[in-house]
Amino acid sequence: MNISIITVGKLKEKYLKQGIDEYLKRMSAYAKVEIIEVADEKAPEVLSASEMLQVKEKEGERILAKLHPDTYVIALAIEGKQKSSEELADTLDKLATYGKSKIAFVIGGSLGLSQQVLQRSDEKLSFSKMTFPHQLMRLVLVEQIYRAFRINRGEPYHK
Ligand SMILES: C[S@@+](CC[C@H](N)C(=O)[O-])C[C@H]1O[C@@H](n2cnc3c(N)ncnc32)[C@H](O)[C@@H]1O
Repeated sequence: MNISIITVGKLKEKYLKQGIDEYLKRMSAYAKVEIIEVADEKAPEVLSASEMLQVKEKEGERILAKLHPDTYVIALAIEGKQKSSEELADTLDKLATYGKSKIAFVIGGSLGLSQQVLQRSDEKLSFSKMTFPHQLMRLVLVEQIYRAFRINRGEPYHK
């Protein structure tokens, strides 16, 4: 299984990078997991609604360019469906069973994901109604993917 995590902007915080690298290292035993960073759109602090739309669309085009037509896309979105860790594990297990070998998780930039990216996604996954910073979201996501692998292998981790 090839899992890519597509994110917007460079990861700046060292403490997040260390945590993410640790989970990527642990996951290398289970699957190929890579993080793909697309450039964020430079924009001033205050933007009009149409400028915000433009930023999301430009970042969205860069995300879409990284997706192969046969990739199963899971977009992280606050308004998406919430799942337990066991349900996420089951999703990954079923995708593997049905021969879906390319899976992409997509995390939006500070303004979120464009409609085009949300429409391209096969499912929208919510981690709660709360808004997380996109860089922190990466760490939370890699831990949950790692947890899913452990659950699917029946290994002692999911407490
Ligand atoms: C700072 S948030 C964007 C906030 C933006 N107002 C929105 O509604 O999408 C950046 C990205 O992190 C991810 N994210 C943040 N909180 C999330 C949550 N509770 N569930 C799923 N994804 C989340 C989403 O991919 C989002 O596009």
